Amino acid sequence: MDEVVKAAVPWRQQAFFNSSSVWFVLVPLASLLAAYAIFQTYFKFLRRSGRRLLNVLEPYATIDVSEPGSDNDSTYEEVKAYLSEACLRQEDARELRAEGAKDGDGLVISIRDGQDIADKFQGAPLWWSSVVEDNVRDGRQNKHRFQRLTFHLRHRRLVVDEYLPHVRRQGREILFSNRRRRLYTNNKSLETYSSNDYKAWSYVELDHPTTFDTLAMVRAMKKNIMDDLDAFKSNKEFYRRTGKPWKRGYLLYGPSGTGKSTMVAAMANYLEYDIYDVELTVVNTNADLRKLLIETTSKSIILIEDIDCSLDLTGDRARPSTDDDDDSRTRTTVTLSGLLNFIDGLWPACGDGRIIVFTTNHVEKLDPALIRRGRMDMHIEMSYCGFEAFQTLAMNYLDVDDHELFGSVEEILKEVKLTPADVAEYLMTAKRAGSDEPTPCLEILIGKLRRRAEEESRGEGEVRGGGEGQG
Ligand SMILES: Nc1ncnc2c1ncn2[C@@H]1O[C@H](COP(=O)(O)OP(=O)(O)OP(=O)(O)O)[C@@H](O)[C@H]1O
Repeated sequence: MDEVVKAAVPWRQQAFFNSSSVWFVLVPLASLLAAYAIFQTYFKFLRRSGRRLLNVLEPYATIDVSEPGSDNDSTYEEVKAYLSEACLRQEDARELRAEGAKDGDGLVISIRDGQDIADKFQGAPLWWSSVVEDNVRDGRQNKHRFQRLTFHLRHRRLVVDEYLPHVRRQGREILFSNRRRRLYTNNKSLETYSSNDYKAWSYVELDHPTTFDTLAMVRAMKKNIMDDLDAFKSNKEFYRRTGKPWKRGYLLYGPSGTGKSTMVAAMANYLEYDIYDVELTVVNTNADLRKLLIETTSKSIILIEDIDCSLDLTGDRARPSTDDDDDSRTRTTVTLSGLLNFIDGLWPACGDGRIIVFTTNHVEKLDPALIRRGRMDMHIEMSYCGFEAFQTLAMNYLDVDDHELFGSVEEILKEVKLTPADVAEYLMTAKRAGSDEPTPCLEILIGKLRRRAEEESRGEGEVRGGGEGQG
């Protein structure tokens, strides 16, 4: 090191540079790093040119999945969803397992040149790239976007028969789970039903916040229902093996305001299913009912509320419904037998994963055939508000799971018949009249509950109902 440099360096560092042993370490280290960098570049070059060479030796093919034009083809969106999920997952894991891949095969995702993704399916390497080309159409210039899949020609059958359907299936599932749940209702018009552009269902986005956490009911019962739904959801293979349609029926019964509709929303949110709310009174024939069912999508809940009010359940079940009945439109209402066919008949033709829910306030009025096991697999009684249900409501409305006043509430709830809707309303009004603090709210609530208990003992409770709580 020359004198000028030495002068600029403090005396401690001069000693450091003067020590010859440091140079013995630094020089080989720098050489090693340089060698590593050269090796890396060389290796990348070899890999790239090796792949090009392979492509020359072994022909490859491409499939372009274009952005849809006027037609309603969803393939492009499905592929994009599949690829974006693949990129996202690549953040966490280099190697992912594809559902359709055989044992030992991984779905290896890596992003090349910014937009490209390499995939692997049953041992076959595949490459996706996102392409945008300028296009002149009808004298106008526009962009043509597509996803190009490149693969070795020998994998053509595998790609067409298995890989692409796999990509679409996965993409569809991703799109489905990303979108918000829908609440469908059946449209009225009978005359236009047969016209080609008639839509049997219209929907709104289901924005119901209820989950099983916020649903007020006995905890053991809630767990039972959740376990049943879990078993249903994960047992697709079992249903297929045993030749049973993948469906399950739930009958929810109990007085008004006990949470039957709330339970259906919790189920839909839990399973991530859409709800098809069938208004039976506007369905004119059994044939129309069948058409409605056929137009529902897989993984959905088909809900018929207040089933006792929707149908003449004393109807002639003994007389089997025939196609003549259906097609001639001589009948103006759906029959019980039509409804039984609806539940049993067409499932295999309608895709997978259906839950059918009936709700009623008068279970005793229902024809036993309608609710026998096999049709309605689980009968769930939604009942008056007990202490466990109250605890959930207190958590929902007051954000407390325990309080010294809970004992008093528990005692009164043993005496009065209040629905969760009543108690929820009382809590709301107590909150409005009191403050956000739980103690004054609970004191107000206890006052209201006591008054209600006194009314009930005088025989007035049924008349006044839960609306009293609003005052
Ligand atoms: N078990 C419950 N858990 C939480 N909230 C409930 C429950 N039951 C009722 N509620 C509250 O009361 C309202 C009315 O309940 P819901 O409509 O679900 O009762 P229902 O049994 O379906 O009544 P109906 O038989 O009249 O249709 C809900 O919007 C909800 O706020």
